[in-house]
Amino acid sequence: LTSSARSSDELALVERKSASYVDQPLMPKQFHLGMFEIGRPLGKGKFGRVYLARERSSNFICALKVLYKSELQHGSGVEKQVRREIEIQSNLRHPNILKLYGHFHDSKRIFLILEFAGKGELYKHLRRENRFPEWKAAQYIAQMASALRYLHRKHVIHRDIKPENILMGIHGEIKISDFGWSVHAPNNRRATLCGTLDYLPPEMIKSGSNDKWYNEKVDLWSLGVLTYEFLVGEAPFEDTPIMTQKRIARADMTIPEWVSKEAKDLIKRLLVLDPDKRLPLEDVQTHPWIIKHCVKGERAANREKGSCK
Ligand SMILES: CCc1cccc(CC)c1NC(=O)n1cc2c(c1)/C(=N\C(=O)c1ccc(N3CCN(C)CC3)cc1)N=N2
Repeated sequence: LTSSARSSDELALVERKSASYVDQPLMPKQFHLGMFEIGRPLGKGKFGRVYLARERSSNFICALKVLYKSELQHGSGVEKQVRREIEIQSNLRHPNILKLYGHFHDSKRIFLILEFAGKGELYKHLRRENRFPEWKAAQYIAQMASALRYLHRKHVIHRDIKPENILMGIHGEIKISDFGWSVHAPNNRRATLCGTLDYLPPEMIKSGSNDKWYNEKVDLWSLGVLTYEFLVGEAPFEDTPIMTQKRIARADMTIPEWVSKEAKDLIKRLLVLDPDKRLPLEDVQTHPWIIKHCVKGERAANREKGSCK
């Protein structure tokens, strides 16, 4: 891992081997850094860095995310927020949600033991391919809808769906991977507008009663923006910050004519100003555009085993 640059298929082998412990990975409740052999850096974000790692006793491959307490602005609530989001993420188990197996900390750092997503960041794949073919976009949106249905059933609203927060597993399945989640109960987290505005729904752009911010329908809007960006290669309201806000508030977007009519229909049913009129997730999963690309004809019978789950 450290010296030998394992090839990804060798890693996949190790992962599959270690997957045999998949139901009780990393059992001990108390973790510490010495339990892990640290591999190559996988990426870094605003607050942290993530490394490939292997838990020594089980050979379990994982990703170790390191957050520096000093960077979490002591006591400003960000550290508490990370703690609360760890609480949420630890209790989630879904094939399209990145697992958090555990966490520990030392005097300076917080360590998160995360599932290893072998194919990295989805947005890099999107930028490299410019845009996804309709069959691939439909499979990703079906997986997102399945993950969001699971989250909403647990009263977790993501509120930060965007390509930068999605990773890809070794089998090409996508995994929502971000701690920006909040429970449905209103929390005092201000929408940090430092990120992109592109994915914000109109109810979060407009001032006025922000109780609508805690309605899970905000994720439906973002799913519509994600669908558009997968197919077109850029976000529907991409513009200067001022113009983006104006266009979001009016749902002012144009869908290129080369996008199929079924895909256009789904985008239009999600990018609706009135949150209550957005297409519910169960109807996204059975939408003609999803069905067309996700269910293999001869296996229509066992529909749920389609490649979109
Ligand atoms: C600290 C980094 C960070 C900040 C903010 C948000 C996020 C979630 C997206 C993260 N990442 C995070 O938490 N991550 C949790 C993770 C994770 C990131 C990860 N894998 C990778 O980052 C990765 C990157 C490139 C890669 N290769 C690229 C080249 N290819 C030829 C072969 C494959 C393969 C895997 N697995 N669990």
